[in-house]
Amino acid sequence: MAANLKVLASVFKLRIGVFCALAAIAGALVTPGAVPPAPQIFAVALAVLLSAAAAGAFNHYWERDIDPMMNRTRNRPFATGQYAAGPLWPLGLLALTVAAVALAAFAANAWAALHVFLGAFVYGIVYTVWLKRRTAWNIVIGGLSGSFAVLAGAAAALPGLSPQSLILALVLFLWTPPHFWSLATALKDDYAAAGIPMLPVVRSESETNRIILANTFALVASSLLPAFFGAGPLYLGAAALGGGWFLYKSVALVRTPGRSAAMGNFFASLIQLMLLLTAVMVEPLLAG
Ligand code: HEM
Ligand SMILES: CC(C)=CCC/C(C)=C/CC/C(C)=C/COP(=O)(O)OP(=O)(O)O
Repeated sequence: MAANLKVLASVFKLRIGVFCALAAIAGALVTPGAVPPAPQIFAVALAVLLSAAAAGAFNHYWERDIDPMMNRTRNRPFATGQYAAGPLWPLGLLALTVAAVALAAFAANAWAALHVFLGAFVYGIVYTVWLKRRTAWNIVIGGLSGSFAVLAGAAAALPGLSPQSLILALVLFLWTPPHFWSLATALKDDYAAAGIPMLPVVRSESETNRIILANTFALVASSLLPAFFGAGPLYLGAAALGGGWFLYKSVALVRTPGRSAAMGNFFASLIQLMLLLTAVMVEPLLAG
């Protein structure tokens, strides 16, 4: 029973969904003005989690043909046939997405609901169905899905959004390519075997690593923009620390290419994002 539940949880990619929910909470708290009631923020964060989970599970369902070709994904339940790919899965996941959008609309407003929908649509359809198998730039557009997680929370605080929430959405947009390209670099043989044109499959390793470093620079620069919009010392310290570490690992990837350096950069992306989101969430609480 526990093993079956673990398999089911893995289909919904809940660890990533939790990060997306944290991004939504950060979006609500980075917005200037009155902080929305905690139940409203958590309800929108739950809507983002459910919507991300639906999109993540659809991704498993849609990629049941190529997941068996990659070591990292070949044991997934749709890839092994443990889960039958009947019509109930897409219908059930559509219903889950509708429920998540409705929760955001009820708990906050139509703008928050729209961003919850767009996050799932961009990841589940635009990235997974339309772009992932066609272009090396799939993740550049796909990364917008993370931005919509931020904007969903921000819309609960201010439907018209704010420079601060738009900057954080830009940060998530710029963060996603180096985050994913680092992993794709480490696992490029997998993606080549599955015929997926990830950047490290279609470009040389040195060119890919330079593009990753350039993206990390742009990301770190954007993460410091809140300095011009009233960000406090906690956020700026976290942005400098996390950004500095991410840049250090991206430079190391260019200087000493390889799987280990690529995975080090991937984990640096997670540390940098966690530091940023934590600082955004904690700083307003310290300010009182
Ligand atoms: C379309 C955009 C994105 C793509 C293609 C992508 C890709 C990936 C992949 C392939 C993994 C490895 C997962 C595994 O091996 O099961 C991963 C892990 C992770 N991603 Fe991303 N990511 C994206 C956006 C995001 C966003 C927006 C967040 C957070 C706000 C995020 C947070 C994480 C976390 C926390 C992990 C590690 C947890 C885990 O391995 O399950 N990702 N990402
Ligand atoms: C507002 C809202 C709902 C936002 C959603 C944000 C979101 C779910 C982003 C995608 C994260 C993710 C699971 C990427 C893996 O893609 P992949 O298919 O490359 O990974 P795989 O190879 O492991 O299947």
